[in-house]
Amino acid sequence: MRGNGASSGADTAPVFSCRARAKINLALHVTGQREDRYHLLDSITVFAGTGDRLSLQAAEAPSFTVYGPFASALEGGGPAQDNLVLRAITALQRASGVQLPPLAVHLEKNLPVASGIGGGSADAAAALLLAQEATGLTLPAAMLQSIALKLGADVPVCLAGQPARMSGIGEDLAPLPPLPRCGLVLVNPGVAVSTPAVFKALELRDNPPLPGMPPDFATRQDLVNWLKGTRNDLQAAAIALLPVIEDVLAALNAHPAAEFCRMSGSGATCFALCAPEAATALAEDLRVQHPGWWIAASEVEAG
Ligand SMILES: C[C@@](CO)(OP(=O)(O)O)[C@H](O)COP(=O)(O)OP(=O)(O)OC[C@H]1O[C@@H](n2ccc(N)nc2=O)[C@H](O)[C@@H]1O
Ligand SMILES: Nc1ncnc2c1ncn2[C@@H]1O[C@H](COP(=O)(O)OP(=O)(O)O)[C@@H](O)[C@H]1O
Repeated sequence: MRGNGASSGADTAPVFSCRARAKINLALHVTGQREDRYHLLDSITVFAGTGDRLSLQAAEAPSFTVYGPFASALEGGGPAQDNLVLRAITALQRASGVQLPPLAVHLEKNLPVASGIGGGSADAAAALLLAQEATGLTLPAAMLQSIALKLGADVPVCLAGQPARMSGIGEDLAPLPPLPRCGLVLVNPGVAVSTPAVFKALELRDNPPLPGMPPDFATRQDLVNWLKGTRNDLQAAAIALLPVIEDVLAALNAHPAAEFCRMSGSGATCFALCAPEAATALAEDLRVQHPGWWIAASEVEAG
């Protein structure tokens, strides 16, 4: 994830901007629970070509604006300081001990909120990176990852921004073998899901870890075959809380172009893997059948 310090005018500070991509858990095993009740995970996480966009710029006074299709979903979420973007900038300032200059921050909220694709976590990670770039601060990577984990279990993987095997509660990241090109269609039925509620509804918390992984996935079929031996251990609990998730999975599975379908994270967003050239048509077909659902077509990104 890199910003681009484009100048917005002759006498204004440069604007730093980057995407905050949706995180997809292709597989998510819950393998235990710590004493502080956080769950131990073993997950394959990748990033979509779909995401929010964050921009920031040094300014005379701090400001925070949110626009885009899901901006209103954040309006009832409490004061602006509670937004993960501003919490990330405050955490960076506290941990570094450096007084950062005032920043004008703009968030284009394209991803549904509380939807299992880590939009808030991606925004927080983008804020950490852009605030460093805009202010010239360079914290050691380990320190930045520690700030990230305190913001949320999904923030470290979003900060790393690479396909990863994620374990611990989200802090242990290992690279994956190279992945084949995959089309990726995301579908959300328009209902937010509470992550703590899904974890609380789990029946089993000590499931087996991911099976052994081959040294590479030469084709999409190899990846799909391997994923078929994995699970999302949160899926049944999320469906019990929100049965419409089953309708989303049924709609995706019924499409002839869908090669592998599953829920991401704690839901309710589900995904289909397909041929890259089939993703747009798959998404279009589903939009016709379910005009009220949020549907996005892209590819799994290599990095
Ligand atoms: C489930 C996952 C899988 O990638 O994704 P999402 O559904 O959020 O996208 C993540 O672990 C979510 O990460 P994140 O959304 O950052 O979680 P946090 O804010 O740290 O935690 C929210 C709550 O979820 C529960 N939680 C979260 C992570 C974890 N490993 N164990 C947990 O038990 C705890 O109840 C915690 O209070
Ligand atoms: N910038 C943000 N984008 C999304 N959610 C945010 C943001 N800041 C704070 N939140 C809060 O974080 C919670 C989790 O949001 P999100 O990351 O979208 O969930 P998920 O990881 O399940 O997709 C929501 O309850 C939301 O109110």
